Order: sequence, then structure tokens, then C-alpha cells
Amino acid sequence: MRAILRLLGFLKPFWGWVTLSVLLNAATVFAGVGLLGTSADLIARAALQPGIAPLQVSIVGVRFFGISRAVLRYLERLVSHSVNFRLLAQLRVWFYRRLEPLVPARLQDYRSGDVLQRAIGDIETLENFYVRVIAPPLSAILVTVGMGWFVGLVDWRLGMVLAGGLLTGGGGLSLLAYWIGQKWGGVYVQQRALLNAEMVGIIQGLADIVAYSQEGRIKGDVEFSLTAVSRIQRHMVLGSGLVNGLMTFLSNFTLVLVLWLAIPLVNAGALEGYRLAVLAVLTLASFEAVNSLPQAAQLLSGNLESAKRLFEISDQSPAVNDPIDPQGTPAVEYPRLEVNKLTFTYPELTLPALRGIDFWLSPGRKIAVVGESGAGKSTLIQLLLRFWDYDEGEIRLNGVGYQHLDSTHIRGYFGVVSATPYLFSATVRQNLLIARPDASDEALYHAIQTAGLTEWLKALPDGLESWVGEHGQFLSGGERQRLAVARALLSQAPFILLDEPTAGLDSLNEIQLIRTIFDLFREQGVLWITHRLIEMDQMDEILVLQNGQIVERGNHHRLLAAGGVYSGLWQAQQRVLWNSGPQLLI
Ligand SMILES: Nc1ncnc2c1ncn2[C@@H]1O[C@H](COP(=O)(O)OP(=O)(O)OP(=O)(O)O)[C@@H](O)[C@H]1O
Repeated sequence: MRAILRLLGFLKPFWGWVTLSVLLNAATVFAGVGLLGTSADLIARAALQPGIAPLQVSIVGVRFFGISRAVLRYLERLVSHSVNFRLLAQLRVWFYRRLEPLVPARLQDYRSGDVLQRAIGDIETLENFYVRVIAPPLSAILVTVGMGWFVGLVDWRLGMVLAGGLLTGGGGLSLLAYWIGQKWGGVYVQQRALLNAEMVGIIQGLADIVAYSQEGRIKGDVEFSLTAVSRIQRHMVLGSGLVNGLMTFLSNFTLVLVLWLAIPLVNAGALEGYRLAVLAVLTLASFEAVNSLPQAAQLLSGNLESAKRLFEISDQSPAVNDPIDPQGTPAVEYPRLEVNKLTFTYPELTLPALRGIDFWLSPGRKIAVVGESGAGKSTLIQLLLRFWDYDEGEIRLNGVGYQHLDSTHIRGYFGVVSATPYLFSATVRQNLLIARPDASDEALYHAIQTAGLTEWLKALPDGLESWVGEHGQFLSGGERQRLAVARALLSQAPFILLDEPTAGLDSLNEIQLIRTIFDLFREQGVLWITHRLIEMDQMDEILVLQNGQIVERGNHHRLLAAGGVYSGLWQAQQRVLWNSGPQLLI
């Protein structure tokens, strides 16, 4: 019930249009009833050959209702669909707005195919709710009351029978259909979402599936899920078939009852004989108002399940709440990032991922963060980008604590190059513009040139308009990283966060890229997360992380001389490089 009320809340700006659509729908049914009624009247009376004059009213009626029904139906569809599409657009924007602050912290437990299904499929499912569940029942009430009253003018019992038939069809059968739908509608939405998530995962991992010859097993899994979906669909179709059959039976049964009550009236001379045909046709035509209600009721559980799935995500509170009245950072010549005693524990974990971290960064300063896997290096970047809120300590930008700043404002201070930069399935230009949407062509070419991609761009068929493929698959690993560097350059951010930007590159490419990066970002403050200890003598400070804590810090030479953890890591790496080929030693 809460879900229904919340869904109705989205209709608020459209109530006027919804009312118009209800009235138009009822008027269309009335026009249909009028058309069939006057036609029956015309045919039945014409059979008695009364001459043309007495038939004039019916002839005009047929023309009037025939034309008005078509016009009204057109207007009704126009209004209801326009409300519906505007509503769905509003829902999509609302859902996207709710989704955005939840990335990445709150969405990490969801499969991407599932989120996709919610954003697209579940919202589309709600189309049924607004088109079929809201307006038609209200029109049906108007038609039931109107036709009950009109037929009741002949004899009140006839009115009661017709209204009773319409009520049983629209109300009783809808309840039955809802009961059937309740059993299968929600399960159907869930199963369809599972199938979707599975399919997205399979498509993303298709190359590995083929490489490991797992096509047969995957096909079996998909067939299994598809069978589950079609089994549910079969149950739903059987249910709607049953309800449709009952509706036809009910309309005919109502007709029999009407005739059973009306025939004695004809015999008694209280009703002219030809009016029997009119009554019969009016009865059947009135059912148009309720025919579609059970189907809508059957789909209602699915609609509610879809709504619940949307609300489940939209109701989550973001991992970071921006202040209601955010401050700005003071404009200074040299921006400064300060991290003091920073401590953070991931939800549901007991041990902190970071403990008591201290450092500062300003333009021109370079810091490397090294340490074994799981030490907390990437977590530090996530906190700097305000993806999570920290538990203790403070991060300050130009002296203002993160808790006083808006996340978007904070992120404007950082350019990021990660180990696996995400390239959109779009053109080179679109992939670059994400860092600065208003960048001129000149700025784009400059960024490409400084990132060392000029020759690569020249070789592309359409230059900046060339498509980079899904996840940038038309680019080599090095080209992808350089494109990410070009993005960071375009962002013009004062601080650059490098999260293993050379992962996956061979040693020579790695060292080349790192040198390019340091050269390009010599005026920015750089925080570099790395496993590989290369170019360490260029660093102003090296932080050695272990179990979320800084266990050593200093420059390369001091740390080597200290003979501690860093020195151990360095010696181990030198041995590996020596064994791989002395020319790789740095
Ligand atoms: N989103 C998350 N939710 C829960 N725990 C996480 C999450 N991300 C990381 N962790 C945990 O936090 C700790 C630090 O992880 P982090 O990714 O920061 O390490 P790292 O030093 O960057 O490792 P690597 O070098 O392998 O990337 C690990 O124990 C990890 O399992």
C-alpha cells in the first residue's frame, strides 16, 4: 500500500491531466455504448419499416456517436500517453538523481545488470501502473454508475443487474486476477532481473568464456534461467486466460439476466419489443469499461515489485552526506591538501582499512604510497575523492574540512588516472570531454599531444571522432592509460591521483609513461600509489603502508639507508628484475 501511495505521489504535477484522461476514457466508452445502442435501435426499428422520419434521430445518433467515439478515443490516447511518457521521464530522472550519490560505495553489493534492469526495465514496468491501473478503474466507476442509472430508467431491476455485472467483472474478477498475479507477478519481475544480470555478466565476460570453452555450460545456465522465466509466464498467461474467459461468461450471463427481466416487460406492454435489442447491445457494450481491469490487476503485483526494487535503491542513504549549506574553499595561489590522523573502517568490517594517516600535498610536491596488497592504498584515494566518509581525523582542502564541502567541489580538485581507467563505448572526443565538457578542439589536441598520442590519433580513421570500442578495446593498454592521462590533463586539477596507472604495461612502457606523467604534472601535487618501486628518487616523500598504517616515511635514500620495510621491498624487487634481465634494473 505504501508503495502505491508513493507511486501516486509522482502523479502530483499531473493530476489535472489524469482527471482529463479519466473523463475522456469514460466519455469514449459512453460514446461506444451510444454508437452500438443507436445502431441497434436503428436496425431493430428499421426492420419494422416505419418510414424514414421516425428513424431520423437514430440516424443522427449513429453519426454523432460514431464520429465522437473516434475523436474521443484519439484525444484520450493522446492525453494518457503524454502523461505517461512525461511521468516515466520524470521517474527516470528521479531514479538517476538518487543513484548518483550512491556510487560507488552503496552500489558495490549490486550486480550491474541488476541496476540496469531497475533503471530501465522496472521503470518501464510501471508504465502499466499509470496507464492501466489509475485511469481505467475510475472511468469504469463512472460508466457503471452512468449505465446502471440509464438502464434503470427502463426498470430499476435492469439497472441493478447491469451495475452488478459490471461491478463483479471490474471488482470481483480484478481481485481474482490480482490474487493470481500476486503469486507470479513479483516472482516474474525478480526472475527477469536475475536473467538480465546474468546476461550482462555473460556478455561482459564472453571472451573468457570462449577462451575456457565454457560456452556449453553457460548456455545450460541461461537455458535454465529462461525456462524459469517462461514457466512463470505460462502460469500468468493461464491465469489471464481464465479471467478473460470468466469475463466473457459474466457479460453473457448479465445479458441473459437482462433479457430474462426485460422480456416479461415486453409481454406486459411496458417496453416496446425492438428495445430488447437495444438493451442487449447496451449491456454488452458497457463491459468495454471493465474488460481490461483484471489484466491490469494481474500485473499490479509485478508493478509493485518493480516499485519496491526502485525504492530499495533510492531509499539508501549515501555513504557521504553533503552539508546542507556547503562552504567554498578559499582561492589561494597554492592549493593545499592536508590529511591528519585519518582513520577509516569499511562498514561490516571490524579492522580499520586506514589508521592515523598523516601527510600533506601541494602543487609541485610528489608523494608515493607503497605497500603490499591490501595495505589500504586504494582506500586512501577513495577517501580523498569523498566516496566514503572517514571515521576519525580530517582531510582539509585549503584549510577547510571535507565535512564542510560539497563532494562535487572536492572532486574538482583532483584528476585521476587509475589502473583500469573506464573508457566509454564512444568516440575519442567524448571520452576526453568527460574531464572538461567545454574543452575546445585546441585543448583536446594539446592534451593528446602532451600525453604522447599524436601519432596514434593521426592513424585513426576519423581522428577525434573515432570510436574507441567497448571499454576502449580498440586501444592497447598503454594507449588507454595515455588517454586517461590526457583526461587528467584536461581536468586542470591541482592534484593528480595515480592509482597504479602503469599496471599491465611492460617495464619499458611503464617507465616511459611514468616519466611522461611526472613531466606533465610537474606543477601539480601528485599522489602516486604503486607496487613497483621505480623513479622513487623523484618523490618528495614515500609513505610505506602496512595494515592501513604508515610504518615508514621519508625520501628514497633515507628509507634505503634506514634498512627497514622499504629497503626490504626495494631489495626484493631488484632481485626479481635482475633475474628477469639486468637491463630492466633501474
Ligand atoms: N569496498 C570495500 N568494501 C569492504 N572492504 C574493502 C573494500 N575495498 C577494500 N576493502 C578492504 O580494505 C582493505 C584495503 O584495501 P585496498 O583496496 O585499499 O588495498 P590496496 O593496498 O589498494 O590493495 P591493492 O594493492 O591490492 O590494490 C583490504 O583488506 C580490502 O579487503
